[in-house]
Formats: sequence, C-alpha cells, structure tokens
Amino acid sequence: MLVKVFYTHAGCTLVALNPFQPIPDLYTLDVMKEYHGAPQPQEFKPHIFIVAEEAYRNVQGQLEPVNQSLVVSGESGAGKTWTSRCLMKYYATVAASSSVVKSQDTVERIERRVLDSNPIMEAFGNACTLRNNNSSRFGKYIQLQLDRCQLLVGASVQTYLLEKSRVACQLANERNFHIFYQMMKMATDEQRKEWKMPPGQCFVWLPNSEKTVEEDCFHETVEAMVHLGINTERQRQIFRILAGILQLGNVNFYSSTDESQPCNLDEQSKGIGSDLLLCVPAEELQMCLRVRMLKAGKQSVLKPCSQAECSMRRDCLAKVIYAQLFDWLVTFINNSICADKSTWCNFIGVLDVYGFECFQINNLEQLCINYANEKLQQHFVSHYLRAQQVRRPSTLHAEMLTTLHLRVLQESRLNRVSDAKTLRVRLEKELCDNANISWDKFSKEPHFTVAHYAGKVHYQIQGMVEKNKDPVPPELSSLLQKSDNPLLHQIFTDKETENPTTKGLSKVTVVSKFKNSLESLMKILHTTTPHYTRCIKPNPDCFNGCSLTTVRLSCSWRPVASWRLFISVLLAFQ
Ligand SMILES: Nc1ncnc2c1ncn2[C@@H]1O[C@H](COP(=O)(O)OP(=O)(O)OP(=O)(O)O)[C@@H](O)[C@H]1O
Repeated sequence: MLVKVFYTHAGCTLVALNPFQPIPDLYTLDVMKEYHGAPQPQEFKPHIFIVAEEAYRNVQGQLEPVNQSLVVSGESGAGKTWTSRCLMKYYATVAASSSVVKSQDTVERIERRVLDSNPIMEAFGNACTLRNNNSSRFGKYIQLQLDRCQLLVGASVQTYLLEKSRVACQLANERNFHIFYQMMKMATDEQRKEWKMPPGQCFVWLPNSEKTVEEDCFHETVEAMVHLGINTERQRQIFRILAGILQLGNVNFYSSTDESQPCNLDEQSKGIGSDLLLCVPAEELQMCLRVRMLKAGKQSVLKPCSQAECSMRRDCLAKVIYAQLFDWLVTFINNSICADKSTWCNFIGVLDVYGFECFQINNLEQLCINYANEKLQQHFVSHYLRAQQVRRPSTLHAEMLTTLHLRVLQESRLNRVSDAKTLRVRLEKELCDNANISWDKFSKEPHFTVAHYAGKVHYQIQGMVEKNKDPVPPELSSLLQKSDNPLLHQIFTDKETENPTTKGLSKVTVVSKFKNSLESLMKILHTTTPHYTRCIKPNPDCFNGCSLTTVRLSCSWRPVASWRLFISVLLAFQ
C-alpha cells in the first residue's frame, strides 16, 4: 500500500505539501489530542501539529523569548491559509480547557470568535485567481493571546496591503472578492430588491460569476458576522455599500461633443441606484465623477474630466470605499476578539503573507510584496545560521549607509513631477553600482529587473509613482462624508480626523505605510522564537495525486543578495 506523506522536516523548517484534497483523519480532534498529549511529539510523524505544540510548550516553559511566531510561507496556492487555519484550530482546541474556573461559555465564545474572524476576512479579502480559487489578497499576522495558564483569551489581527485594485479590475479568468459573488448568488428576494440586484442582472465588475467555488457561502459569512457582534442593521449597511460599489461598475461615460461640458451618462447609468445605495445625493455623485475641482490659491475652478478620467474617478471611488470598509471590519474584529492587556501575558503569532510574486507585468504591489518576502527570507537565513552556530556576515553598516544615503537624496525628490523614462534614468544613476538590479536601456517600456533570492523579476516603472501616491480626489471624500449610510459616514469622517492634511507632516503613501507596518512586524518577529513552515504546491494545476514520497524537493535556500537594494528602490517612491 502506498503511504502518502504530506509533511517532512528540512533543518529547522517543516515542509508541508499541499495534497489538494481533504485527507481523512489528518487533522481530527483525536490527532490534535495525540500530539498535544505526547511526552515527545517530535518523535511522532512530521505534522503541522508538532510545530504548533512545540511553540505552545515553549510558552509553557517560559524560556526567553517566550512569545512565539509561526511563519508560514510558500507561493500562491501552496496552502498557507489552510495551514494558518489549522494552527488556529489547534490552539482553539488545546488552549481551551473545560477545567478552567471561568465560565465555559466565555471560553467557548472567544475561541469561536477567533475562528469566526477567518470566514469574514476571507470573504472580503480573498478571491479566485488563476493560481488559487481562494487566494488571500492581503497579508495577515494574527497574535493569539494566552493568559498565565496558557489559555487562549483573545487575539488580534494585523493586515497588510489589501489588493484593492481588484474591486474595479480583474485579470481575465480571475474574479472579484468572494463577498460580491456570495451576495449575488445567495440573496433572498427581499435582499435583491433592497440591493437593486434583480435576478440575472450582469455586473461588469463580477466576471466569471458562473464559476462555482467552495467559498461562495454567504450564510457562513453572515453567521460569523453575527458571532462577532455585527448586528443586523450594521450588516444591512455593509451590504448596501457593497451593492452600491457593484452598481458603480456599470456606470458608463460618453465624451460630450462640447469639450467644455462634462461627459454624458447614458440613461441606464443614471438610474442605476448607486446614489441610493451609497446614500449620497445623485446629482453630487454624478458631478464628482465627471468634474474635478482645481484649487488656484483661494479660488477653486471646476474642470470637466475626460472620459478616461471619469472612469478613473469611478474606480477610485469604489476602491477607496472597499479598502476603508475592509479596514473598518478588521478594526471591528479586533475590538471583538482582542483581550484586555491585563488578562494576557504571552502570545503565539501566525504569519500568513503573500508569497513571492512574478507576473508578466509587475508594479509597485509586487515590489512591496517581494520586498517583504526578501525581509522574511533574510530573517529565516539569519535564524538558520544562528541555529547552525554559524557567524552571520555583518551587513548592517553598509545597509545603514545605503539607506541613509538614499533617503537624503530622496528628500529632495518629494513632489517632483517625472515621467517613467526620467525616473528610470534617475534610479539607474543612483543604483548603478548595485549588482542585483539591471536596466534595459533600449526597452520601449521603462523597467528595471531585480535578481531576487527566488528569481528575476521585471518591474514596470510606468504608473509606480502614481500608485504610490494613491490620490483620492477630495471631492470624493467629502461626498462620502455626507452619506446618510451611518457606516459610510462614520468611516470617512473618522478617516478625515485620523489623517489631517496638515501641511509639513510627511505624507502617507502606499510604500511608507507598508514599510512602517513591515518594520513593526519585523521588530515583533525579532523578539519572538520563530518556527518556519514552508508550504509547497506540487504542481501548478492543483492536481491532487502527489505526496512527499513522489515529489523531489529542492531545499536549497539561496541567500538573500538583493534585499538592501529594495530599500533603495522603495525609498525612491516614498
Ligand atoms: N493540508 C491541506 N489539506 C487539504 N487541502 C489543502 C491543504 N492545504 C491546502 N489545501 C487546498 O489548497 C487550496 C489552496 O490553499 P491556500 O488557500 O491555503 O493557499 P495559499 O498559500 O494561502 O495561497 P494564496 O497565497 O493564494 O492565498 C485550499 O483552498 C485547499 O483546497
């Protein structure tokens, strides 16, 4: 009989092979109990529960550093989210004890809430892509909070870089975020009426809706919302906002024959109901999408937008609403599951971030994601070398100099207007002595190529600066503040208070925000005991006939050679 093996150890790393099918008896309650109760779990067959148990025992043993981080890595579709869920379920089971003095009810509720954060975040943050039907389009770090008796008393979630562009633009054969399809497929007649979504209506922003994926389960999302304390009225507000976004996608603009006049909307677009769903005045919404306000000193001038600009403003409106709604949800979840600081003393963190990305066209998002992967790889390499008692080569000095040097240079660049070609020339000048970046001077599309630890990636320069600034026209923000939807109103009013546009304060850009959150993540990782799990996708077609006995693994970890270069390039866009 062929015994299928899905886990093995490679040095200090657990290698997990995605079986692409449910494996009966691999993750049952009994198996959890077996690993948890074993005097020496390491002597058992390799399993994700060994990693989980080892981290748990480290906390019990109170050996410094007591806090633990479980770093789950791998390419898209390799099984990171699945593994993270497994780890959370493990702790929700073994770190809950019926013998606790606290009421059983409270204990159950917190474990359940922690687990219920998953379906909500997956519904709003995951999508069907070419590589994975349930691909996380954001990164997350979950801290499971343990009290003095090592019982799970709460959790907190930090998310990174939601791919909000997906709301308004999906690659061929990919889909928008699951939640939209869940709504469309599972709505009751009453909801359809409320959401202005008659059966059979097509939405431009919902491609491939005929495809059925396991994740299209609206009831599970709603049930999780209820458990986390999102009441029916709040749910209504959320779904109306989402329906409003969908309707926005069906709005079309036509250039006016008179250039001094705003673009036209077709009759269908006028009656589409986004204004009603987003609870904003119809005329003002149409105006904001088609006319921009230019400030000249104290005076403002109104200028009609071109057809392309109107579409960009429509997409921008949808993206900013969705991203803010996602952030609101994460904050709500945190408020619901986070324990009071006085009640917990240690944590086990589970990190599930985007894997290394290399597409045909790569831009700022990939640069950030791959930078994060380089940092994690570097963290892994230094931990591995420490474990092998090999002295680390010191790169800190050079690194600091590079960063400092470039930062000084970049300060003078802020707000400088430049096209892609000029920017390429500037970057090349600055980074010409770095062996890990190369330039193709003759290419039509200005780009640069970075030799990553995982392979070479070409990055398109066109649009990078704009993506980094990620501007939201002020007219759109003030329109949303006027919304009669209490949630939309709250989200955009809070945002305004959080980020006052005070002159002189450094601007928050995509890179600066990402860099800050990555830095704080790395700080946390450095103060915890790390455990690495590398998930492997045995084939690109998600074929389910492989096991570690049939796949030859390449465990050659190439050293990070280029991560310093990232700081330079990313700083250039700050
Ligand atoms: N241990 C497992 N047992 C059974 N199926 C699994 C397992 N791990 C992964 N899968 C299957 O593989 C799919 C992809 O896994 P998952 O979503 O966890 O990948 P990922 O690495 O998080 O990808 P992405 O980076 O795109 O989010 C899952 O939806 C599930 O069907």
